[in-house]
Amino acid sequence: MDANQDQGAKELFQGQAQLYKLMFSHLSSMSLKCAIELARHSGYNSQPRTGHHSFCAMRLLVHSGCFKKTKVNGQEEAYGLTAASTLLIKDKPYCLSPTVSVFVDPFFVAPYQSLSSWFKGAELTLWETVHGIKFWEFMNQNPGINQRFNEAMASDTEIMTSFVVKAECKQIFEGLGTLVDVGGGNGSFSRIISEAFPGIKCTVLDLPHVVANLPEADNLKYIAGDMFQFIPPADAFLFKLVFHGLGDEDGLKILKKRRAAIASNGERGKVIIIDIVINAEEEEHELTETKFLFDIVMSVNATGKERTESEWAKLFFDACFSHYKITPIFGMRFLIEIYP
Ligand SMILES: C[S@@+](CC[C@H](N)C(=O)[O-])C[C@H]1O[C@@H](n2cnc3c(N)ncnc32)[C@H](O)[C@@H]1O
Ligand SMILES: O=c1cc(-c2ccc(O)cc2)oc2c(O)c(O)ccc12
Repeated sequence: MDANQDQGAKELFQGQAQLYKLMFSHLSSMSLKCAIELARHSGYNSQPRTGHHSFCAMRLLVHSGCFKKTKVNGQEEAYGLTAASTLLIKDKPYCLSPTVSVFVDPFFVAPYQSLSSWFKGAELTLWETVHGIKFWEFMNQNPGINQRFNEAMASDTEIMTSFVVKAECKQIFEGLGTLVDVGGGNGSFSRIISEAFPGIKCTVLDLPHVVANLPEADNLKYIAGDMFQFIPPADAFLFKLVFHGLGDEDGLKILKKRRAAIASNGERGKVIIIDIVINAEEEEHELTETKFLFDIVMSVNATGKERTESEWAKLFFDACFSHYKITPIFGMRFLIEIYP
């Protein structure tokens, strides 16, 4: 073989391996699902290598950095925790097992078999095409899945909330008299805000099947309703992981109404958004990839999308807000304040 042929063969086989890796990538999430299910019986730590089946799933997860190999009593091989797998442990402060188990469930994964129908001019979301009803109506009709989804959102909240009430984010909430947490789920975020800032009266607005029968507190109330129909007045309106589920048209509709509501409240108010901002030029490759995956989830399940800063800014200025401030929280999430 001459040098050119050699290079050609190398590229051919590299291309094949890359393609096979993509083709089998779902096995990474299925191995994660397997690890969570096994851990329900025996825990993760010091799990011995028994049998080839669990060994090959765990070897893949070790290879991708989710677990690490370790020794028990200096002898037996076992699996140790990394930053990622520590988040799967139930008795640790933050646990994302409920989140993982919802999003790898067959009902959640099914629509991705039909991604190509996107390009054939389909009008419905893929979720609706496959399940026959819109995402939030599906949640309404499936109480078990609805509860798991809401708990998944709540565990996602817990992981970032302690940072939000700390130093650099504290001033964002300090001094507010009233706050409406729009699409606030089961209120996990507002509960923490209401405890950290007892002077703020928090109201969580969400769909009836989400907020029914939740325990209230002195400064924490729930309202069942549709954010497109009515949002009660307040000093500040919080939207955490709501806008990424909305297309620009719906997002603009909501923001324009908030702009008008703030103006009639004496120009004191603001909108607070906690959401993803794509920053592909400056952030780590893997972080951008995670955001691109979220972007697909939002367009398949709803009519939403993940946005770059300039896409967010266009939305704010189109809704006649005059300026905004972005504070990175950690990882994927940003806190955005928008002012009239
Ligand atoms: C991704 S979840 C985010 C929940 C919560 N903000 C959090 O970060 O954990 C989006 C929420 O918006 C709510 N939602 C969707 N459409 C809504 C509507 N039209 N009116 C009120 N809430 C809505 C959903 O029920 C869900 O709780
Ligand atoms: O299907 C989803 C999932 C999310 C979601 C998942 C995990 C997170 O850490 C945050 C958000 O959010 C959604 C959403 O906001 C929406 O409007 C529709 C569907 C989903």
